[in-house]
Amino acid sequence: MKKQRIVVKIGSSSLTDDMGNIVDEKVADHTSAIAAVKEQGHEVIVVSSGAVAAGFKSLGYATRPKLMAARQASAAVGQSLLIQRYISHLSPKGITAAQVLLTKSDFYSKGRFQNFYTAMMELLHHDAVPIINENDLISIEELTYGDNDMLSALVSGFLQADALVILTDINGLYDSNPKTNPDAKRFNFVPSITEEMLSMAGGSGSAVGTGGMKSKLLAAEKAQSLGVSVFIGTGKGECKLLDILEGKGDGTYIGSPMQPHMQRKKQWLAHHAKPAGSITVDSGAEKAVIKGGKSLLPAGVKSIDGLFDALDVVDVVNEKGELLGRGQVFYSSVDLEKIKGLPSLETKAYSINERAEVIHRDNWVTLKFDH
Ligand SMILES: Nc1ncnc2c1ncn2[C@@H]1O[C@H](COP(=O)(O)OP(=O)(O)O)[C@@H](O)[C@H]1O
Ligand SMILES: N[C@@H](CCC(=O)OP(=O)(O)O)C(=O)O
Repeated sequence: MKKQRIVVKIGSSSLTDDMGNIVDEKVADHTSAIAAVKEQGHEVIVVSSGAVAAGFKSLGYATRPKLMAARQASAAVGQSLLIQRYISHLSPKGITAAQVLLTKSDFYSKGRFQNFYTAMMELLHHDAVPIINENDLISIEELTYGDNDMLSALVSGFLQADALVILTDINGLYDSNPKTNPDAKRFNFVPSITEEMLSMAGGSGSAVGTGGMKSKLLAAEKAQSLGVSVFIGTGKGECKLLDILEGKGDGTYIGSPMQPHMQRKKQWLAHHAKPAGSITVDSGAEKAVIKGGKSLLPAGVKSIDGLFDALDVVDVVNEKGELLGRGQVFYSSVDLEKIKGLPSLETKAYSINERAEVIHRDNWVTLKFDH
């Protein structure tokens, strides 16, 4: 098998018990499987939950706290306990672990997004295992990725991984929650996530997990849209990850491993950049950009919302207000106001690089697909 890059997401319930203790046998099982995969020359990036679950007890909370401040404080305690435990299992196997804590806003800037990539490549080059978690101490409300399932999907796309493996306490997706319905049937392979599957997926089955199967399916859908195939399931023993890579895993496989990855620049535009404003375009421009694969020209611009500079990211909407996509503009909002609706020959002088396009094709990502 060719060298694979895999992102392994490990849920809270696969690391801790309901009382907030890290279960050493669980960590030992995961780390021995990681070591076996690395032994075969593959790269492993871990996205690990469990900080809140591993920390609440030390602060005197009886169960996983729901209150934001209590969750933040628990994560600060639990994250160090968790990393300590990963290190104590990986280091005797000659594997260096690297703690990586991320906040959504870290990726708003293209520079930081790029810095993350550079650092990750350096860690992988040195054969280290990055262990990523959301920086829960400061990631609150709208600054969060939602949950680590979604974070792992974004990381797997960003690193153009060969597979995203979501390890949890259930062996795959069932047609209803098997913890409440003993007759539930498992899917071994699904080509893509459908609305029907999302409706079959319920919440968490443990006192420490958060998103349940639904958040895993949403993450799988996201990973697939970025070109990464997904496995959701469980396993035991040092061969579990190798078995999963060989198609023998105990769980559900989602999507084909042959899909092309989305370019990183387009991932940044689609999922991380914060739009500074929006541009409304007419139906001709909508057709040219979405169906024709063309750049957006000033002639199709109807109106501009917000104050932005050239090279900022903006949303592009049609006259019904539907989001069409997102891109980096070559004009400031002030200049665009002057040239909207004009033919390209008259507008170049206002552009940052004397080009006619408002948004060049290479700096554009489509977000509306039902045309
Ligand atoms: N249709 C379904 N198929 C499988 N599991 C489901 C389904 N609906 C809900 N679940 C629940 O999802 C849980 C896994 O999610 P979660 O508790 O958030 O795990 P983790 O801590 O690994 O992120 C399972 O324990 C199961 O009870
Ligand atoms: N960052 C949080 C992760 C919360 C979360 O998504 O948990 P889970 O549903 O177990 O993957 C923590 O470490 O506790």
